[in-house]
Amino acid sequence: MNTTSTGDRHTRQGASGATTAPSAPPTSPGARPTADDVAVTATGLRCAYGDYEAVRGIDLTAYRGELLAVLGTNGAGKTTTLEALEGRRAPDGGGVRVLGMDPRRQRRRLAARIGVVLQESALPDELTPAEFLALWHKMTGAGKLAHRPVDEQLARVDLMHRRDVRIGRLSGGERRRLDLATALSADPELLFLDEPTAGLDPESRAGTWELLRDLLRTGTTAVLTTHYLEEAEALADRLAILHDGRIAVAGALDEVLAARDARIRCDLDPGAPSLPQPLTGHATVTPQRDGHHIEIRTRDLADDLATLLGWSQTHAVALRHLHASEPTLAEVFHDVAGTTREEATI
Ligand SMILES: Nc1ncnc2c1ncn2[C@@H]1O[C@H](COP(=O)(O)OP(=O)(O)OP(=O)(O)O)[C@@H](O)[C@H]1O
Repeated sequence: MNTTSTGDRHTRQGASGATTAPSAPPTSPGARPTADDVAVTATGLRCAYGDYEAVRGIDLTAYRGELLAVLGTNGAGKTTTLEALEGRRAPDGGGVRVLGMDPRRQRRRLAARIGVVLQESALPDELTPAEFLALWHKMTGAGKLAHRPVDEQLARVDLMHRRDVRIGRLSGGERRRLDLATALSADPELLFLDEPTAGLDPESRAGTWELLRDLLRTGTTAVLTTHYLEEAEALADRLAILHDGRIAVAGALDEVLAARDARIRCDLDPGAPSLPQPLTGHATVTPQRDGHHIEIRTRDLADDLATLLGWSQTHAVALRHLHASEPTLAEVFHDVAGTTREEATI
């Protein structure tokens, strides 16, 4: 996993909800990004199905050697965006560049350098994984691409024990892993992964994460969509959360999280003295039948927790159901997804 991304990374949210992915050098703090640092860009990208505009003017950047996670609710426009980046869909507005090329006009040249896992698997039921990969090598390689040996590919995704079983008899998770092996077969420098771990059991998912981390460590770039927020937290350097075809939140993962408050929650018995002063965070007190529910939102979790614990000892106050948590991606996501519900009631 690339942990050296420390440049000028920002999270920007516009009034319209449209945002731009941050400009950031991927490796050298303070250095300005150059064209060579950028693997993928979308600029004002728009895509429509008939009258319905599914992608409504988004800007995205994936830097080389990083994983960009594209998140969002169902129907937010993730797959449509990926299809445009892969060159499988012509934009209806704006533009995309992939490894410095137009992915539609220069699709053949790009094909040798990118690997794609589509959302819908399209593997032939009647072949075995070994037969399919060998056929894939012939179809796509024509002697030009240096494909990895079939067995090595199958071992990489833990499918050697299913090597000679018909694909039609593989489980959904096993097919997904075969999709990934296919995408990786010629060691592409850029991966587009549309929900690559959908349907995988926890162990297989962990194995896939490890494989992706290894690839990122060796300089591969990835653009990934997922509904598993823990997957994005585990793998992403940078993320964009789409909502209704626009980017609602974008930025480096650590900065997106750092922009939010941590929380301390607890219940106090009736008659407890006033909360300690000063807390660095903002406390809300909700009266309840059997006391008060306290929620403190803070940027300094350790400091405020220490203050609260000291206060409870000094005043012999019980902190019932005490819970302290750093900001999570789930909170960021639910804030974005919740916008629709709130707007819908207006
Ligand atoms: N072929 C199509 N014809 C008409 N509308 C479509 C078509 N494909 C997608 N859409 C619509 O475009 C919007 C975006 O779809 P898209 O598949 O890009 O979303 P997504 O974020 O990938 O969703 P999910 O998380 O459910 O996979 C959705 O409202 C969807 O119904």
